[in-house]
Amino acid sequence: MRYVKGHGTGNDFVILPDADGDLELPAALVRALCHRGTGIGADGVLRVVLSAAEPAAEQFRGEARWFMDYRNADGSVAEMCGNGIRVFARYLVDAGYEAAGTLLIATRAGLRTVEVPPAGDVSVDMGPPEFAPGPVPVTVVGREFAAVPVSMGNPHAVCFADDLGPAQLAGLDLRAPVYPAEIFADGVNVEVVVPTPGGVAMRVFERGVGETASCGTGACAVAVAWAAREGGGPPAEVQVDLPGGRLTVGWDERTVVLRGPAVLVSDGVLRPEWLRLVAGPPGADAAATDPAGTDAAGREAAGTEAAPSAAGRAAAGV
Ligand SMILES: N[C@H](CCC[C@H](N)C(=O)O)C(=O)O
Repeated sequence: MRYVKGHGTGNDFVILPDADGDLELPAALVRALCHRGTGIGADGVLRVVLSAAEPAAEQFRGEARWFMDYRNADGSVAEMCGNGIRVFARYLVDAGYEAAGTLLIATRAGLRTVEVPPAGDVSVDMGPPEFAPGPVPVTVVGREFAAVPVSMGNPHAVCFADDLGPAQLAGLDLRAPVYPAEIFADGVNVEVVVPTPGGVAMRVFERGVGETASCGTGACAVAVAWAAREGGGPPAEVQVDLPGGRLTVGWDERTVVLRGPAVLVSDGVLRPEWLRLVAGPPGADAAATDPAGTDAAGREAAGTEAAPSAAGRAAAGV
């Protein structure tokens, strides 16, 4: 089974080319691929599949050739990934599946328009933010925040720490946040934000992953929450500094545009004996865990089986 490794500002992914939708991707295999000690190591998996071959993309078949099947490192399914879709689009062009330019890509959060130049930063129309009723009490880094709930197709809780600067933010212990499960029944991505001279700096504890170096949907959620608080709303362009680099977020009356790098690092082949090893015994997929081994925000990874089926193994050549 071939893969490509890529990242956007240090948020890294295993890309699995699967144009014809032959590959089964159970949560156990996603966790094994993302594990940084015994697998390839990544924050998530991007399966690249033609919309015509993917039941989840049925409604988009007349509009978007490709579907981005994003999975978190714990094996759970998430609606959208802002860094991931830039890397996904860069892969489509690099692999010769699409020409550089404007690509329409289907995701579980809907259609996204991506501008892919021959080289350099990639821009994504992320759609409009949705502000949910708030604030919501979230405890993280040993403090309770009145977090701002924002959806970018996936849920975010933005925590402003205005009394801190980037140096203090870097020194915080960002472990699993505590939030009201009745409000975020499917878990939530939690961002801690401080002001900077040119915009904001943030760190993020991602649902289904843990702390990552960057989060594109999180940067969008932070930028619109900050702009709404500081200036009342669009138009705004916000520089968002993350441990993995800088993202630029533009917010106008219609939508939010995320711009940043998309880097393809390496190509590889998964060895059949490794795939057999990680397939494990039936039912091995009992609980989703994150790479750190602690239980993730327990969400059932939808649409996956305990282990690759015989067809899945055949597709993987094992
Ligand atoms: N890193 C991704 C976000 C993944 C979100 C995922 N952790 C979720 O469960 O929503 C990004 O660049 O937007």
